[in-house]
Amino acid sequence: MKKLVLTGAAGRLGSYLREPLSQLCDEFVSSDIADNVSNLAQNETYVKADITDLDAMTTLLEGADMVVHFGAVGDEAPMDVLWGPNFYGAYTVWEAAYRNKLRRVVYASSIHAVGMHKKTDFIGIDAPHKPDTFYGLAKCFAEDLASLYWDKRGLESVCMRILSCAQPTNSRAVGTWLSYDDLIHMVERAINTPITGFSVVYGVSNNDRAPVDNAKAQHLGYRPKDNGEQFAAEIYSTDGPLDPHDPANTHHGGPFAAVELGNSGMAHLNLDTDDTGKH
Ligand SMILES: NC(=O)C1=CN([C@@H]2O[C@H](COP(=O)(O)OP(=O)(O)OC[C@H]3O[C@@H](n4cnc5c(N)ncnc54)[C@H](O)[C@@H]3O)[C@@H](O)[C@H]2O)C=CC1
Ligand SMILES: O=C(O)[C@H]1OC(=O)[C@H](O)[C@@H](O)[C@@H]1O
Repeated sequence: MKKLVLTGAAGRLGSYLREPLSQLCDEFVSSDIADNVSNLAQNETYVKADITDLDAMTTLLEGADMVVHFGAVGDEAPMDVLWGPNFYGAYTVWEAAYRNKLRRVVYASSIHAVGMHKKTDFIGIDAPHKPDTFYGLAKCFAEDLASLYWDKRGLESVCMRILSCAQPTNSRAVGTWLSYDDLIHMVERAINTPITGFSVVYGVSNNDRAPVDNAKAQHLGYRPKDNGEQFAAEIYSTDGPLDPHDPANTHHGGPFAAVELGNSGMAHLNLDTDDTGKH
């Protein structure tokens, strides 16, 4: 591939993706609203751009083959905070991709698009949207945008419904963990699968307790290797008995299923213990 663009490049997951993605293309463009990122690869350039600016996105995607879209607010927040980056910012990326005749958008969707399904339901990629937050609603919006641009405009998308891409520190994450290696593998499959049309896949490692089913995403060849079971004994010995009536324990969205709309869903998640400072 000649040119690949990554949004959200200064973020936690973007920082893990930059180097491996730079190896998949001749020209790699990282972009974020941050002033800069460190340690550029030899074929990488950085462009500061706001995903809420359609003109800026149209310029950013000029000459690109694909865009990997990770830029967003990554947590529940009031609608006026999410409206620009997570809703309109999804539109600008798909519209700019269409205007520049890109082949495909690879998108960081989330389990929170379906977070109000009960964990006793082993949901597949065809489970109906059931968002748990405004944040999850924005992921539903972007997935529907992806479907619309494929049906009406022939622009392919892979929507990766990531579960929890961070070192597991709680009982839920034993099942929802997506390791960084499996994240990189999934994005590589989303890029290199010859034909995807509009595809959805759950971003989860090969966990014994994975609560979702990727059977209908076989065409992507996503074969995760890591297993969150390695963390189970330690986490369950310290995490105590779980309240079976708390939606945070009974729904796929975990703590996001329990928060008031507009409040942070991550307040309950101790996410940063494995932060290796890749920001
Ligand atoms: N970390 C996880 O476990 C999961 C992440 N995701 C999604 O993956 C993506 C990346 O997540 P993280 O790296 O964890 O989040 P993050 O917050 O570390 O990174 C998001 C990046 O988007 C950028 N951004 C925000 N508003 C922007 C704007 N207006 N213009 C340009 N850039 C803007 C931020 O500056 C930040 O660098 C997000 O879309 C998130 O919703 C989905 C499910 C789980
Ligand atoms: O549910 C989860 O674990 C994750 O879901 C997300 O979509 C958030 O962006 C991430 O920060 C959470 O950790």
